[in-house]
Amino acid sequence: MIELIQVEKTFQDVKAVHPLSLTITKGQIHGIVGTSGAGKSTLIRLMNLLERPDKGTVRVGEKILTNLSEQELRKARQNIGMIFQQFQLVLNRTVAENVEMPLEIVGLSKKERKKRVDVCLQFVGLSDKKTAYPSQLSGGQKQRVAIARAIANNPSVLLCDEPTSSLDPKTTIEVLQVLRHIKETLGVTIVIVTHEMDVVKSICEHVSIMKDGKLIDSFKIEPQGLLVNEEQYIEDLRKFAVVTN
Ligand SMILES: Nc1ncnc2c1ncn2[C@@H]1O[C@H](COP(=O)(O)OP(=O)(O)OP(=O)(O)O)[C@@H](O)[C@H]1O
Repeated sequence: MIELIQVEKTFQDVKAVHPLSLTITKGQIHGIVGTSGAGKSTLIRLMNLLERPDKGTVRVGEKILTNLSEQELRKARQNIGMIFQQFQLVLNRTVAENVEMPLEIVGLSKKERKKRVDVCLQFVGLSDKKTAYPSQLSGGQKQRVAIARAIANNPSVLLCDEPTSSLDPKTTIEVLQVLRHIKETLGVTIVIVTHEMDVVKSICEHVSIMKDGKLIDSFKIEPQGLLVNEEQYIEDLRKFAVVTN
């Protein structure tokens, strides 16, 4: 589904990504982990050419992105949703208007846009927040709006750059549940950059590890499932309690 072949990226004198190859299977939730500065964000941004590789090939589905013109690339990107740590919502637009934005770009009629916005907001459980502004939402709700916007055009790939790093454990679970639901019901391939091992353990089926701009390992894992509520989370933490007396 996503294939990187010998891609590399240097910023001035920093080699952010050394030549590496990686294949991500269709319908998989793939985690990319590593310490700060390891090159994770650069790697995920190479997957939709937000960063253009200095060398190498990027293929998503049937399209070789690195061979496309800017115009062709804009069209190909409609098939690749992306969400970010800081949500990147437009603050003076309502929730519904934020989700509508990518649909305006592809030129859907007003009626079709409204229908699609309703479906996406229902999907992320925010139908009751249509007319709210981002400032009126919690972090978890903001990220769910960003997810609704990212899936508005029915992409087959969703790229997530530290999607839960600004969230508390409870809202992290909310967002991960939505991501898993997207994979299970829509068959979307999901790539998650994260430094949170709990995120990887709960929903990822494959993990790639980066260090100093290099891919040092990549292997399948068995997702452990989500801790569904705060009580369960605290109960789980208690298992690691240190007995002091
Ligand atoms: N636009 C840029 N210009 C210059 N250097 C950059 C740029 N983007 C990233 N870098 C450098 O490339 C290296 C990798 O950065 P990157 O953001 O990909 O790492 P990361 O693993 O995502 O880190 P973090 O977890 O802290 O976000 C770092 O040394 C960073 O300073």
